[in-house]
Amino acid sequence: TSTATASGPGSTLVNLGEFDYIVAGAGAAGLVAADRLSEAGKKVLLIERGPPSTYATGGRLGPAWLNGENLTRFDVPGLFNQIWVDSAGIRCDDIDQMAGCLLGGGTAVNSGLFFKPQSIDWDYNFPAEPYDLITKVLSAVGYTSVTANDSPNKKNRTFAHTPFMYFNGERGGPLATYFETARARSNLHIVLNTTVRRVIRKGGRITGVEVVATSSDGKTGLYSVTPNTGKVLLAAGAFGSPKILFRSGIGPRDQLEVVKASATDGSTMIDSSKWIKLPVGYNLQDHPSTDVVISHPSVKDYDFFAAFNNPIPADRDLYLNSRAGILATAAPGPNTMFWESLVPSDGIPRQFQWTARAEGSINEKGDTLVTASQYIGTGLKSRGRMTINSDLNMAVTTSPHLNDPYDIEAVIQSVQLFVDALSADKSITILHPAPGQSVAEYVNNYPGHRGTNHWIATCKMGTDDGTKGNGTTGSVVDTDTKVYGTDNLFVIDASIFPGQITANPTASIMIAAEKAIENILALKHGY
Ligand SMILES: Cc1cc2nc3c(=O)[nH]c(=O)nc-3n(C[C@H](O)[C@H](O)[C@H](O)COP(=O)(O)OP(=O)(O)OC[C@H]3O[C@@H](n4cnc5c(N)ncnc54)[C@H](O)[C@@H]3O)c2cc1C
Repeated sequence: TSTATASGPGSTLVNLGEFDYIVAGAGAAGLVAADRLSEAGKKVLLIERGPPSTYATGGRLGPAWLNGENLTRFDVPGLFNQIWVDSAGIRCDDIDQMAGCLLGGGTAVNSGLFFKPQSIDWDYNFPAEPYDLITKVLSAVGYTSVTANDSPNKKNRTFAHTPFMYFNGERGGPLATYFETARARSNLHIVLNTTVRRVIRKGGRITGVEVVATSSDGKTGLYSVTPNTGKVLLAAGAFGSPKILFRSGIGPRDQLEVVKASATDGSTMIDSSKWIKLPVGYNLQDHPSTDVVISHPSVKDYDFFAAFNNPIPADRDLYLNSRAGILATAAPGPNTMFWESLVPSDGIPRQFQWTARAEGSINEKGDTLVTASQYIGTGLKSRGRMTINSDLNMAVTTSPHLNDPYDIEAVIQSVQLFVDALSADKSITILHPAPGQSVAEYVNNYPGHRGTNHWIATCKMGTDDGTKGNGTTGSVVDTDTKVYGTDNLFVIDASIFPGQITANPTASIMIAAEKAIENILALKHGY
């Protein structure tokens, strides 16, 4: 090892090596990036602050009944609920929301719902692309859209978005696919238990990243990027990537002042004359959720929490012997989906997704309960803000959970439609909205939790360069996902989504990361 000689942050750090690409964060987007960049023959470093997760990745956490089974709690779909009661060392301890800080990020701890996005999700939110242009022209002369793998023989006068693959029984997703192919390559180097503190830069040119070990086998020091062509990709999630940007002197001035005043970073932070003004943390979105709770005598709830340490023996054996039965399905049984599009009086359509499961919510307990959770997605106008505090922890300081009156109007319409449909069946008891309570009153005084852990949009993509404003408006990354004002710094995770999408986001985040890597690899002249 040698010592770096640059002045400012990073000047006294142990040099840990040089890479063509450094990817910060091994979640939904980071795993796609590690795989695609190493596949392209690049020398890649993947840095993840947390420990391994699934058994195949080296994780070993789980209840006693999994001992000797080559499974961890993260492998078994029916053990998802444990994240809500036991998450020390797994959840990110510097965010005031639930997020996975371990290999796989959210994809290692989530309940695994996985949707191909509908085209409108891209068309509505993202800057226009040739795909939109071409398919519009083709549609006008009679071509139709298909989901390619559902209709392999429809290859005449049709168009489609790229399909992707998944499998079941045990946790799949990018840990079981992208990560497996990526780690088999000698040009990919993986470092776990290591936090990216900040990027080291001269103006807009990133020369490397400073890292800090989070446990004894982590690394502390400086990783550099190849001079003239090397790039740093942030994939640390909708809270983690903004945090790295703030600590690197990139963001709204009030946030950079907080980092500057902090005990941890203040004395070594990049000089304020080099700060890059961008609206990082603005535009925060989630899927605001509204539950309808009913009861019906035919329903039988399953205690997925009890199954963690004391599974029903028949269910345990069925799972261990044949990867079948209820433990092979995601807790808490979100097995019924439905969708609708409604137009409130601002004229902008809102997409709704409902997920129903046999479980109570809003303090209802019992064996015969069903909760239907409504998510408002594409078209959503409610926005919030995420900020950093003096301990360098991230928090939602302006909630994005329904602060637009037309979003609320659409939510009321959607709940009303569902309640009307339920009311026609006299064997169903509607518990929330309460008997006699109007839907509008229920939605406006909602007693439940609106968060869905689908955080996005804190580094939004757009063609309106945010450096041109005062750091509170405009976009953070361009359509190649490059951070405005920099030569070679990119954000490729959930942060870049400009607006909310229809369904649970993991697959869309992976697709966006695929596209980001394709664009980044195609960039000419080094940067
Ligand atoms: C409990 C829960 C349930 C969910 N259920 C579903 C579901 O069923 N279906 C669905 O589609 N979505 C679900 N989601 C959402 C989905 O998992 C996330 O939207 C998705 O994982 C976000 O992808 P990402 O790549 O942006 O970030 P993440 O997957 O969060 O990955 C970020 C990674 O970066 C690491 N990191 C952070 N900071 C640093 C740093 N400074 N240095 C190095 N590494 C760092 C983190 O440890 C993490 O591994 C759920 C999320 C949660 C938390």
